[in-house]
Amino acid sequence: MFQFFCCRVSINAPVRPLYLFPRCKKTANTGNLLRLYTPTSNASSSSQQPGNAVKRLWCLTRKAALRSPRTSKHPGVALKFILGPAVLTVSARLFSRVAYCEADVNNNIPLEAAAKKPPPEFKWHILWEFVKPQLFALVGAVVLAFAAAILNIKIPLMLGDLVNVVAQYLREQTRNYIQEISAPALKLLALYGLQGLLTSGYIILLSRVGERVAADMRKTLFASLLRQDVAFFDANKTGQLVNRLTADIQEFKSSFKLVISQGLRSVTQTAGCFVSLYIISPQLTGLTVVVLPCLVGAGALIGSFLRKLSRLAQEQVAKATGVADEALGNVRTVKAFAMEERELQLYAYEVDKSCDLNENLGAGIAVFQGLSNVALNCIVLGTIFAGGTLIANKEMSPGDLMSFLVASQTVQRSLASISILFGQMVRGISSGARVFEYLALKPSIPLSGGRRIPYHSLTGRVDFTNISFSYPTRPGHQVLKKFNLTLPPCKTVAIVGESGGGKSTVASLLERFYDPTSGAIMLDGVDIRTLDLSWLRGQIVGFINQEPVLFGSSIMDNIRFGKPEATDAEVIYAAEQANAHRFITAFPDGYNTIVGERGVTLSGGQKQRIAIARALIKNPTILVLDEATSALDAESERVVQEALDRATRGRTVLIIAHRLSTIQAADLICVMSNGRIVEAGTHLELLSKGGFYSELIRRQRAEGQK
Ligand SMILES: Nc1ncnc2c1ncn2[C@@H]1O[C@H](COP(=O)(O)OP(=O)(O)OP(=O)(O)O)[C@@H](O)[C@H]1O
Repeated sequence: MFQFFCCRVSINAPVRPLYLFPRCKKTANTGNLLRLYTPTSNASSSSQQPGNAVKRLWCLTRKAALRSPRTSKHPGVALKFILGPAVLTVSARLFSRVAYCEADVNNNIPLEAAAKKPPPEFKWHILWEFVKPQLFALVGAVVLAFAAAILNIKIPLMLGDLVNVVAQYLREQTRNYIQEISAPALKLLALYGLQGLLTSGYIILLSRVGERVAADMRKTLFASLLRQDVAFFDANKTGQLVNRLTADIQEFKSSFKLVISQGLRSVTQTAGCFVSLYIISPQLTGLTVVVLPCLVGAGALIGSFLRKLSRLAQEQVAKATGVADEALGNVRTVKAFAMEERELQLYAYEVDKSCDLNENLGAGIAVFQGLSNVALNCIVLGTIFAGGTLIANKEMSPGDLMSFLVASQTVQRSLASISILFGQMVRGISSGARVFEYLALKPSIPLSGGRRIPYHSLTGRVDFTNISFSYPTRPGHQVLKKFNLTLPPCKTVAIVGESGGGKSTVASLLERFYDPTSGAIMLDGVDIRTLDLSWLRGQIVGFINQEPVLFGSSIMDNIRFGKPEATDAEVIYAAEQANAHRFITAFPDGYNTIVGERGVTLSGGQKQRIAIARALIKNPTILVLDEATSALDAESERVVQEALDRATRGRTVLIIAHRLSTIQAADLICVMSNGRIVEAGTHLELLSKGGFYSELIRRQRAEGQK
């Protein structure tokens, strides 16, 4: 009976990450977890670090659970080993359902927004594009799977022949048993061998097709994501995007493989075996047709109850994970407040709750398993009882009864497979649809194409003319209003002003992270919308911001990120210009020093100087410094400022500054308020005016004296 609800999903079951996330986003413990997985653009990967730590913690917990007597507390792991393959299959089902919950949660979309957004459509033509290159292997897999299914139908009949030979020998005892049995036995053996070969063949082919389709999808999706506008990343959380690349494609791949292999086999076997059953004994088949649906129905009910229980248990596990994630993610704060004990208590409380829920789930699975076994055995018993009566009445041979039993088992397994496959197919289609949604997206700002201004004639003059702008995610809020500004060639223009006034937005528009709603930005009199974007960003505009983001590779690679083809000598020269060479060479590994995730092993000032070197190596005509020194202490600021002074020479420079002391030497200082320039001039001119700028200076001095 139990097998009605089980199939060999474990073979193709998706390999799930061991960490799980809460479905409910409103609990106190999950808030921070979600924050950790919904990083801002400046903090994406560091925020995932604690997540990794928790994954490891969870892995260890699971390993420990397997080793310890408390193994039984986590039925998903432990019962698989204790209760054997049948439970393993149901666990696979239950856990694959739970994993589905995880996929939902990882999306990180506000619940209300997610509810409003219609689910993406599954586009078969996109799938076809991925499957087409694997068509040969796919057709091969389908043919082999079909052949294996046909053999599966034949095997019960041959088993019956074999039993008939045995029964005949027992009755007559006159013939040569070995001689009689060897022909059908060898035939059956050959059939088993052939079936094994066919099964291996189609699994190999199908896994090749599945893996290649998934790899192609991942590469195409990643390329598509990288091509998207910055506005796209404003609107979509990193966790959601990574989830599509990983969990959704994994889910789709598993479903794809499962539906083709198991689906084809199960449908063929069910139909074929029913015909066999009917041919063997119409009476027994009639009985089966009455009993089977009742048992399937009862099993489905209990199964759905257990799945619900499993989901609750997993949500609780996720809550516990959330507590650990939060504590490990903020470990410095925890330690600073000596809150280790409290965090441990919080974690222990959640873990114990999850332990209780999992124990209940384990008990539920155990009862289900027991009932299934009883039901299954009753079916066998009932078949033998009814079949025996038919044999006694000479309406059936013992071999036929054997064939009937084996064929009915095959039908049971196939029906179980089909019921699970249906759910898997629905999940696969929705995962695929989520992946395809992003594949089909076209960026509104193309990365390449357009003209380039010859380097020798490029002066680096920039004009912002009548720029109005609202961020696409907040169309009702106008950040820039008829904004006009000129950056003369080789001059330094600074923008200062109140927080939220739109200063960084000006820099973003110059980088063409967004296009203005109206107005135009001209480079040497050419609208930058007509220029080749990869040329503009890659060679013309250098950008250094407050929190430089480094990659977890070597210093050499980080600087070379600005110009991949740069020689070592160029890298070193850029580092010298950025005041970084001396501290880099003081490290034991010099330029080969690995900076750690996002550069955690470097100080703020060191990171900033590497970022300056990275920007300088491409020798940009225009340099944008967005609060480049505001996060540094006085000493680091001095060293970095020295580097910046050198870096800005001979370039058009736009400085966005908080600390007014750093921009006093600028050729032009513009004060911005409410999306407009309200005052402009040199430091001395503005001071003598006694307007906004002098007020800003006065306020900053007053703050400095506090
Ligand atoms: N990606 C974004 N999506 C939507 N709104 C944004 C985005 N970035 C900034 N804003 C909004 O645009 C306005 C201007 O922001 P901007 O960062 O340009 O100001 P700022 O003058 O640089 O501020 P600060 O000095 O505090 O850095 C603010 O109201 C801000 O909330």
